[in-house]
Parts: sequence; structure tokens; C-alpha cells
Amino acid sequence: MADAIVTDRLTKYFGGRRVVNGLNLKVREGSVYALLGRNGAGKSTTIRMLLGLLKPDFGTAELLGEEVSQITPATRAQIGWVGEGHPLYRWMTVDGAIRFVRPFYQQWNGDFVDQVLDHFDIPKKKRLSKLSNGQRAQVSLALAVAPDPKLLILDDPTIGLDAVVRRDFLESIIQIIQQQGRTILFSSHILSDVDRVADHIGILSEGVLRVDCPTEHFRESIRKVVMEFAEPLKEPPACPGLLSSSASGERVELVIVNYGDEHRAYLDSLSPRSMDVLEFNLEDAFVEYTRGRQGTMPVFRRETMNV
Ligand SMILES: Nc1ncnc2c1ncn2[C@@H]1O[C@H](COP(=O)(O)OP(=O)(O)OP(=O)(O)O)[C@@H](O)[C@H]1O
Repeated sequence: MADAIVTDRLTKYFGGRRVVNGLNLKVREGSVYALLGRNGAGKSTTIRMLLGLLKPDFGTAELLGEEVSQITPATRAQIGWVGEGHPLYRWMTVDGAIRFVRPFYQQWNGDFVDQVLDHFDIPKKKRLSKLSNGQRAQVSLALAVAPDPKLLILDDPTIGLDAVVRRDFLESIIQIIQQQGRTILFSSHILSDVDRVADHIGILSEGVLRVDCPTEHFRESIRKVVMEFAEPLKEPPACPGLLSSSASGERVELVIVNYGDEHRAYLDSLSPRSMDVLEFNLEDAFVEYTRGRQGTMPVFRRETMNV
């Protein structure tokens, strides 16, 4: 299947610091790809380069098969996006914002915009400056989806939305877009949303893409092993893929990446009195993975994992 987004060694420096570092990103057509990372990891900078809002210092990016710096108006019209903080001209009314954005696109699903505004009780005559942050977010998401884009790029779209709106609205947008085999790339810190809607995740750490694999694969690859021994160990066991370990008396906890039969056989050989292998949800797996130093993080990539 073709890739809707391809970057090749995409790099950005700010003040001599490399904040996006040789990024090779591939987002397959039809996928919902979540770009994750701790604060300052480089997500918005990456998205701004993809959208042509920021010039890379090195490397290239292609959207829908066209190099970002030379993208044609016809292709641009097939890309919907929402920037961080939902930027809109706040002096406009809701209706005015729709009339302003509408002529930029050949296709426009006006019914969808009306349905969204009705559903969330947003009066069309009201100025954007008089709406709440969450209501403005709803308007800007509706405007981004109205042209029925082939590719939707959203920088932290759930900022300012309450839990009900997040579920109701974001998920329905994703369903609508995905039904037609469209592609979505979004950044987020709400891992429960990501777990529900994203089929693939990328995790940036200090501008480096350390993880690029199916969401489920990442979640299931990280396990916590809790062991009780007859007496305290002199030092916690070391094994390949060990992310962290802690020991308290006879109890030892290990967090291990790519946990498998070899780990089990090795840990069994230490003759623990008991051993439990626990699964993580996506948020806990993300926290365990990203809380360490970058140098100690194992890499999960399509090319190294055959996925
Ligand atoms: N215009 C700029 N000038 C200088 N430094 C910048 C600029 N924009 C971003 N940075 C720096 O680049 C790094 C990456 O920022 P970026 O906004 O891409 O991170 P992020 O992953 O989106 O973070 P967050 O989750 O907090 O939004 C940060 O250290 C930030 O301070």
C-alpha cells in the first residue's frame, strides 16, 4: 500500500539545538497514526514542517506523493489540518469563518459542518472570541474535516475538549474519515484516546523516532514481571530489553521490552517463589518506555520488527 506521508532524514535546528533529528517517517494510506512524545519531543515542529509552515534545515517531506515545498494547489486542497491551539480569526463569527474557509476548497461538506454545530449547540452568529476554548476546537475540527480531505493532520486536537466531546466528536471524525480509506496523523498526550483510535504509533524522543509500529504491538511488547524470592537478591537480574528494575526485600520488579520465552526461561532459572507477568495499558507502557534516558531506550521500528 502507498504511503500518504514520507519523510527522509527530516531535520530542524533551533538555536543550534537539533529538535528534529533525521526523521524517517512513513504513514501508510488509510491508517490512523498517532505521533507521541513527551513535552518538547519535537511533535509540533515535525507537523509544522509537514504542513510547510516551517522550513526544514535538512531532509525532505512528501505528502500524498508530492514534496511539501512544491505541493500543488490541487493536492493541498486534499489535506485538512488543525494547528496547535486551534488558530482561528477570533473576530469572525462562526458563520463568517465558514464563509472565509469555504472558497479555498473545491469540495465542501456543508451538511457535516451544520450537523456538528447543531450537535454541540454552537450558534453560527456568535463571534469566535465569545466561544469557549473547547467550542473553538470543535469549530476548527469541523472546518478541517468539511473539505473531505484525503489526509488529515491534527496537532493535539483534543486540547481543550472535555472527555465526552473527545469521545463523541473526535472518534466520529476519525470514523468518517477512515471509512473512506483516508489517512490521519495526529499528535496527542491523551493515551486512552490514542489506544482507542490509532492503529499505528510513532514515539519521538529528543527529536528521534524511537518507536514506529502498530499500537497493539508496542503495548503488548512491554511487560512488568513481579517476582518474590526466598531471600533478598544481591542485585536485580539483568536481561536483554530491561527498561527498569527495582528491588525491595524479597520482591523484585522488572519492566522488560519484547518479553518472550527466553526471558521466562532465564527468570525461571533464578528459582523465584512466585512470578507474575503483567500487561500494561498504552499509557503505562508509554510512561515506562519514555521515563528513562534516550540512550537506554530500545528501538521499535517497522524495519527492525518485520511489521
Ligand atoms: N520557534 C522556536 N524557536 C526556538 N525553539 C523552539 C521553537 N519551536 C519549538 N522550539 C523548541 O523545540 C523543541 C521541540 O518543540 P515542539 O513544540 O516541537 O515539541 P512538542 O513535542 O510538540 O511538545 P509539546 O508536547 O509540549 O507540545 C522544544 O524544546 C521547544 O522549546
